[in-house]
Amino acid sequence: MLSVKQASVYFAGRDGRPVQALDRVSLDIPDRGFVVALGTSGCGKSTLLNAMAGFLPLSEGSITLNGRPIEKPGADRGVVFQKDSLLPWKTVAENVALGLKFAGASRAEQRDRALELLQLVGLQDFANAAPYELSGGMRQRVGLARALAPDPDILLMDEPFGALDSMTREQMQELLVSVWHRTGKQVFFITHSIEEALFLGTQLIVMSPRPGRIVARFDLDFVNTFARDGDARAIKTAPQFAHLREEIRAIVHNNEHHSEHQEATA
Ligand SMILES: Nc1ncnc2c1ncn2[C@@H]1O[C@H](COP(=O)(O)OP(=O)(O)OP(=O)(O)O)[C@@H](O)[C@H]1O
Repeated sequence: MLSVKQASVYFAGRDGRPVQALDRVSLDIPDRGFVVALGTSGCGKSTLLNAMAGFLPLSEGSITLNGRPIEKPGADRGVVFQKDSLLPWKTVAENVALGLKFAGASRAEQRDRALELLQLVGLQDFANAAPYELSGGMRQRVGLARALAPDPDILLMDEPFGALDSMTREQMQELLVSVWHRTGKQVFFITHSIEEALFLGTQLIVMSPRPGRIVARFDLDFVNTFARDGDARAIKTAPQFAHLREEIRAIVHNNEHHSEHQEATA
């Protein structure tokens, strides 16, 4: 379980005044939980993820993973960004094994684990390929395999499918659900897409900016239905899905206007 308690983050703004990127955010990600964060630009989603990853310190509050405070990056958290950071001079398998190499695994261990994970993400035939030979979706699969290599407790994913075309994006969502279901990892996932958020999350949080806060929370079950039945179309076209999509769209837009108004009158 990852637990965020009353987390606040301030940055120094350009005019010297502090910018509050996160305002007393509290959130629990239970074991096997898939929590999706949604919200307009600047509402603190990436700040929250970076604090969970241990890349930046909180100004106030705490984050613990299985009871241990998060103070720096660690192998118990795997991170995937929108822009993959594959090393172009290494093969796909070597890229997947990078974290294991740093952790001191033998060459044979690195290779075996990389092949096992490439199988999990459907890239078993590309172990010896170079990153430039892969499509955008395939590169994100390599990034996912690499994040899973040290067997982390949680995956932290910052808009991982944001740059993909819609067809590839849907395939990647389905792949991620199957990986989540098979590995039982906790996931924290950021997106701008309401449909993606609804489809993937067991819990959805909606954030609003200036300062970054959680303004709504939903418990969801579409992802479990998909993991069981495998019919994404049926889920996304169901009336219940459309109804929630509109409800959440209204919340996101209301908060967008609210913060624009605040800025205009600040
Ligand atoms: N290093 C920094 N220095 C100063 N301000 C920052 C810094 N990082 C983020 N901010 C500010 O904190 C706020 C939250 O930013 P953050 O990137 O977390 O939002 P976001 O919801 O992830 O946005 P996006 O969807 O555009 O990625 C913004 O107002 C941003 O300008």
